[in-house]
Amino acid sequence: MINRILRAFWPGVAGSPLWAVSRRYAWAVPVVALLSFLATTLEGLGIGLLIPLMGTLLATQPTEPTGLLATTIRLAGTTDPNTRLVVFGVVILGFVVLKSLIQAINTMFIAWVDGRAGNDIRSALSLQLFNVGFPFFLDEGRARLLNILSTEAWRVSDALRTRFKILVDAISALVFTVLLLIINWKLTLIVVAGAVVIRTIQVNFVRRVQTMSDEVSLSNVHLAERMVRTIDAIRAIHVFNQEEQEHRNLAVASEGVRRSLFEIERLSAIAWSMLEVALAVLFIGLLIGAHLAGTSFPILFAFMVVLYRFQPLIRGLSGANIALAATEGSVREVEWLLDPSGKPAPPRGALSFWRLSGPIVFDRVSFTYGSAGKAPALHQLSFTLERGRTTALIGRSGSGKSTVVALLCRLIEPDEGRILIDGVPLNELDPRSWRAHLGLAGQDVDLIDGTIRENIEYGEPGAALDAIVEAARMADIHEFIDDLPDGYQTRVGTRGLGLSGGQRQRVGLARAFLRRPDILILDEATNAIDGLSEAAILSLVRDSGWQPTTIVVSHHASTLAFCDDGVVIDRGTLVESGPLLELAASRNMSFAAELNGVRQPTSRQAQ
Ligand SMILES: Nc1ncnc2c1ncn2[C@@H]1O[C@H](COP(=O)(O)OP(=O)(O)OP(=O)(O)O)[C@@H](O)[C@H]1O
Repeated sequence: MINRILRAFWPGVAGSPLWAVSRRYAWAVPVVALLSFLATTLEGLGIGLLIPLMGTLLATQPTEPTGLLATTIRLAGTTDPNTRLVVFGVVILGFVVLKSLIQAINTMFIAWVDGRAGNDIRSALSLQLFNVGFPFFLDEGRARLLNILSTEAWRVSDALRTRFKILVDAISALVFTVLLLIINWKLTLIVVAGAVVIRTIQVNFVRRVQTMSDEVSLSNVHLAERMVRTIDAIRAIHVFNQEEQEHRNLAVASEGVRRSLFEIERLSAIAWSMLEVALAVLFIGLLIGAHLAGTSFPILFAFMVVLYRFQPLIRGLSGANIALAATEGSVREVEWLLDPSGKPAPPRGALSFWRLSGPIVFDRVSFTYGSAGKAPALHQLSFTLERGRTTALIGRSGSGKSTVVALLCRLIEPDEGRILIDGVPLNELDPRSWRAHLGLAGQDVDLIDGTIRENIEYGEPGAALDAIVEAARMADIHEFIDDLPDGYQTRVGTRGLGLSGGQRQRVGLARAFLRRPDILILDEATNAIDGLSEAAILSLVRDSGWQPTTIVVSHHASTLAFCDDGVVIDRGTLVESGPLLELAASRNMSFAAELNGVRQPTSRQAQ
C-alpha cells in the first residue's frame, strides 16, 4: 500500500524505468511528509495561540473555542494579563523559530534528494546510451537524444522537486484544515466548498497543459534538429548559399517552441486569475458568513490568519499541478529512452578472447538495415580472412564493405549466418575482450575534443610516451607533432577540425597502431593521405615485424597494392576471393596494372 502511494507520487508511471532509477530515494517521501507535518503543526499552534493573545489585548474572552484551545486559554487565564501577554508572545515566538528551523531543514533535504535523484537519472540516461545496441543510433535522430539528455532530463528533475512541493503544501493544507475545523467548523465548511470549486476549475486547465507539454517536447526536438543540422553542415550551408533558408528554418522551429510554451503560459495565466477571483469570493463569503454567525473578533482574526497562510498553499498547489502537467511530455521522453524494450540489445557473449591464432571466416552472413522489406546490405556472404595476411575488401560504393567492417567490430550482428574466429562463433565471444584486439582507423576518424596525445592513447589510456611516439612515427605524423609549439599536448579542436584531413587520418592511424592489435581494420583510412606518405606508412607497418590480420577498404590502387588477398563483393554478395594478383589478372581490374607496377605481393605465411 505504502509502495503504491510512493509510486503514484514519483514521476513516471508505476513500475516504469524512471521509477527503477529513482526509487532508492522514495524513503525521502515520508521524511519530507513528517517534517512538513511538524513545521505546519508548530505554525498552527502559534496561530492558535493568537486567539487568547488577541483576547488578552482586547480584554475579552472568546466564547467559541473548545477542547485544547479552550484549555490553553483557561490555563493562561490563571495569570494576570501582562504575564499572559509575555507568555503567549514567547511561546508563539518559540513555535515560529522551531517551525522555521524544521522548514529550512526540509527545504535543504528536498534539494539534496532532488539533486541526487536528478544526477542518478542523468547518469542512467548516459549509461543507457552505452547499453543499447549500435543500430539504435542508426535509426534514432541525434536531435531527439540530445534534447532528452540536455533539456528533458532537467525538466524531469524539476518535476520531482515540484512533486515534493505538492507534498509539502498538501500536508500543510491538511494541518491548516484541521486547525480551521478546531477554530470554527462552520466557516471551514465554506472554505472546503470553495476549495472544491477551485479544484474543479484547475483540473480542466491541468488536462490542457498536459496535452501542450507533449507539443513542447516535440517542438524542442524540431529545434534541436535544426541546430544540430546547422552546426554539422555549416560549411555546406555557406558554400551553397543556404544561410537565409537555414536561418528561416531555424526561426520557424524556434517559433514553434515559443508558441507551445506561450500556450502553457497563457493557460497558466488564465488559471491564476481565475484562482485569484475565486479566492477573493471565498474571503468575502467568509467575512459575511462570520458576521451572520456572530463570530467573535479573536476567533475571526485567528481564522483569517490561518486562511491567509492557507491562500499561498492553494496557489502553490494549483501552480505546482499545472507546472507538473507541463513536464509530463519530458517525463515520457526520458521514460522512452530509459526503457530497454523495443531497442536493439548490445552484443553479448561470455568467452574471453586472448589472441587470434587462426582465420576469420564469414559463413553465409546476411544483414539488412532497418525494417524488414528493405534490400539486404549483405546476402549469404562467405569468405575467409587468413591470419597475418592483408586482405583488400573490394567493391563499388554501396556494395557492403562498411557493413562487413561494422559486423567485425560487432556494432551490428548478422541476421543469418556466422562469423567464426578460430572456429568460435563471434557472437559467443565477450565483445569487450574481442574489441580489445581490434584496431580501427577509418575515413571518418572519430577524434575526440582533446589533445593529440589523448587522441592517440584513446584505446590504451595511460600508454607510455615512447609507445605513443612510436605509433605516431609509424603513422608518419611524429615530426609534424614535434614541430607544433605544444607538441603532443596540442588540442585538436572539436572532432579534430583543428587538423587537416590527412593529419586527422594519421592521428587515427597512430591510435589504431598503438594497440598493436591482432586485427587491424583500415576502412578508407588513408584516402586523405597522399600516395607517397601512404606507401611510407604501410611499409613501416609491414617492416615493423608486427603482422596483424589486416582488412583494407580503399579505392586507392596504391593502397591495394600492399594487400595479399582480395574479397570482391557486389550488392552484398561475394563475387570472388583469393590472392589479389590472381584476382586482378582474372578480372582485368583497373588497378591490375598499378598492382603489378608497384609491388608483387608475396604471400606471407601466418605465424
Ligand atoms: N544506416 C543505414 N541504414 C540503412 N541502410 C544502410 C545504412 N548503412 C548502409 N546502408 C545500405 O547498405 C548497403 C551497403 O552499405 P555500405 O555502407 O556497407 O557500403 P560500402 O560498400 O561501404 O559503400 P561505400 O564504398 O560507399 O562506403 C547500401 O545499400 C546502403 O545504402
